[in-house]
Amino acid sequence: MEDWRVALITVLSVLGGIAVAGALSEIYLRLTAAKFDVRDKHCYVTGGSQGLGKSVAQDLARRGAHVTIVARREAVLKEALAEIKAVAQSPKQQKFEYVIADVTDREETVRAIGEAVDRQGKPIEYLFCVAGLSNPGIFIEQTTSTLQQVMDINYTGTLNTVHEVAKRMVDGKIRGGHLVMVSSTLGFFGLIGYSGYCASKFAIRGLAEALRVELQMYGIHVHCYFPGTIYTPGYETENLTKPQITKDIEGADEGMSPEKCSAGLFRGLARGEFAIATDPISVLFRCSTRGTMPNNNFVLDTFISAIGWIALTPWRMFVDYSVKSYSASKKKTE
Ligand SMILES: NC(=O)C1=CN([C@@H]2O[C@H](COP(=O)(O)OP(=O)(O)OC[C@H]3O[C@@H](n4cnc5c(N)ncnc54)[C@H](OP(=O)(O)O)[C@@H]3O)[C@@H](O)[C@H]2O)C=CC1
Ligand SMILES: CCCCCCCCCCCCCCCC(=O)[C@@H](N)CO
Repeated sequence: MEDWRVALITVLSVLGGIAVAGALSEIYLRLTAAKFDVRDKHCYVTGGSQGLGKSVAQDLARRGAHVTIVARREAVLKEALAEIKAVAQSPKQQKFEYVIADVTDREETVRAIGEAVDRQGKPIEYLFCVAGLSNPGIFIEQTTSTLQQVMDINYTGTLNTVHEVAKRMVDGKIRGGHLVMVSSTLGFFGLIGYSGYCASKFAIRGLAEALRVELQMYGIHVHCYFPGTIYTPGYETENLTKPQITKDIEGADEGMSPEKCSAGLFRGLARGEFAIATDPISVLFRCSTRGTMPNNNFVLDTFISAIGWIALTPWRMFVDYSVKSYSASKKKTE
């Protein structure tokens, strides 16, 4: 046979093999995906009064779930609950409640969960820990209490809620429950201006990874969402203290509406994904930092991680260079 033919057949066989492996990986994920059907189930959403949490609560309402939202400000909760009810699949059958709690307070969190279960008359089977905030700034210019606050709300708030709900699921012998935690693209890598926030979102990833493994004992499914920029009230607030260099670097991320993020999150949950990312940058970092997290598609994720392997080093060098010149230019103007 002529050489070019041998080469062509070899290349085609390799590509064909990769495509088959990719398809098999996809079939494996579909076959092993845990059932995700919220219809007639009690779903509990922290931070459900605005931003991403409200969009998640609305998507749950559209799917026929009984929804409880949790936050601190009652007026905002009330208004959101009306908007959530308005999109319900069958408004007469579905129940909608709100409970007031500061998730950083363990007792309040436990009380709120008890209240929600009593009012709904149903145990929680689907939990979404969305409550969180970001208060960016330059590390040494921030106080340790500011840096601790973001850890308290994002990490400890998630911990308190997940702990109580997981215990109740096990005690109530509820199998097939789902726990969804919200990290961030910044749960994958560290960025200037986000020291406290990155720590809190890495912590959530760690908790989610460990619980994914451990709670299999009880048939409880764990997921972690890693969104990029979302246009929400929280985003407006964080921009008030965000250093300019942070804004410049994250400008590469286009940002998404909370509705789009929620739709993507539900797609990932239905596919049975553990680590869910809904924008290209977060997918790149998810694949590049996957460690022992389950793959969403082994072949595709490996291919994307190869792109990260090549592209992230020059990008990081560019960021490091910008940070060094930023401090230099700051000194000049002092
Ligand atoms: N916006 C973004 O760009 C990104 C956001 N994320 C994450 O997504 C999640 C949602 O963000 P987003 O929608 O922007 O946030 P918002 O600030 O718009 O909304 C936050 C929600 O959480 C509630 N909440 C805040 N603190 C507490 C608390 N201590 N106890 C109870 N409820 C609380 C708020 O209500 P109330 O104040 O009344 O308590 C509100 O309902 C967060 O975990 C955030 O870190 C991740 C990546 C990007
Ligand atoms: C070739 C490689 C290219 C890589 C480009 C990377 C660009 C960096 C984008 C950073 C996005 C940060 C989103 C933060 C969202 C968030 O959690 C905060 N808004 C807090 O709420």
